[in-house]
Amino acid sequence: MSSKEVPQTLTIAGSDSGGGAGMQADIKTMQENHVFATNVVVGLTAQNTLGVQMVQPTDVEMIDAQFDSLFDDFDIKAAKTGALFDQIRVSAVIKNVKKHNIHPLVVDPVMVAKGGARLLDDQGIHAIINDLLPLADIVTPNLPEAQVMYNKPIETKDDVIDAASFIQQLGAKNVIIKGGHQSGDLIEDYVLLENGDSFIMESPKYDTVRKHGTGDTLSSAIVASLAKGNSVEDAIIEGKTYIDKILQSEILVGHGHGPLSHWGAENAF
Ligand SMILES: Nc1ncnc2c1ncn2[C@@H]1O[C@H](COP(=O)(O)OP(=O)(O)OP(=O)(O)O)[C@@H](O)[C@H]1O
Ligand SMILES: Cc1ncc(CO)c(N)n1
Repeated sequence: MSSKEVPQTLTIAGSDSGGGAGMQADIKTMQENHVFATNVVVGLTAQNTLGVQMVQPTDVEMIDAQFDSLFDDFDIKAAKTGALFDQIRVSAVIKNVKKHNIHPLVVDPVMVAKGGARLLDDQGIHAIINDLLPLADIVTPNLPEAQVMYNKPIETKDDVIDAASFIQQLGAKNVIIKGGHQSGDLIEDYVLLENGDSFIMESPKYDTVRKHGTGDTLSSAIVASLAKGNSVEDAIIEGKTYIDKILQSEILVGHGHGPLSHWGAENAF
């Protein structure tokens, strides 16, 4: 028998009963990237590829208990947040991030599901901007989320650059503004690093509705890479390489915004 230590990671997020987004996407991504995934369930969603039918946030006592259980036992090397639902849950998560000194922390500021359902209320948005971003090693807003944080429209490439630097000044060390909502044939994710360096990760825009959970998947692949000891820059590039690869092999599941094939092109079928 052989035994092996593996890096342990944590997703602090909402559950997607449909299995394509939220912590299910996170855990699948972490598994496929060869790290061990643990989770704090911040809320439940009754959800499928067509939309979100019901949301139920977790009691704070239960959120606290999950954090305590994990940090009494596991050696968490990197963590992420996903859907946090409201200000009460955001505050509970912040309290635990501080208590357990959780870092590196990737904050995916999930606000709205692909079908349009809100996964974070207005006070929750303020709590993330004011209190969670200063604890974030990396924040990964999509374009609509970046606009909410920037509080201005983002229309040009210069707007993206200005928004990233504004969001960095809110406290997040490194910023990725994801380009999945861009029009045109190309997608550009803009990265601003802590040292002021910036770069664009470009890919073709795949014409598909089967991309439920792309944001969760990108941030979790970054967490997996960080947990293995890679630098922030390398982890971001590795995360983008993973999402780009799996977007190229579709699986036919559900009747709406279908999930990704997390096991990746070369292993599928
Ligand atoms: N159609 C597409 N073609 C190529 N890459 C894409 C496409 N859509 C998203 N991506 C990539 O997926 C990652 C996530 O971007 P996106 O802007 O979709 O995040 P998101 O809106 O937070 O996703 P979700 O809400 O589904 O979790 C980025 O790296 C982005 O470039
Ligand atoms: C629970 C949950 N988290 C995140 C997203 C965004 O992908 C979603 N649709 N559902």
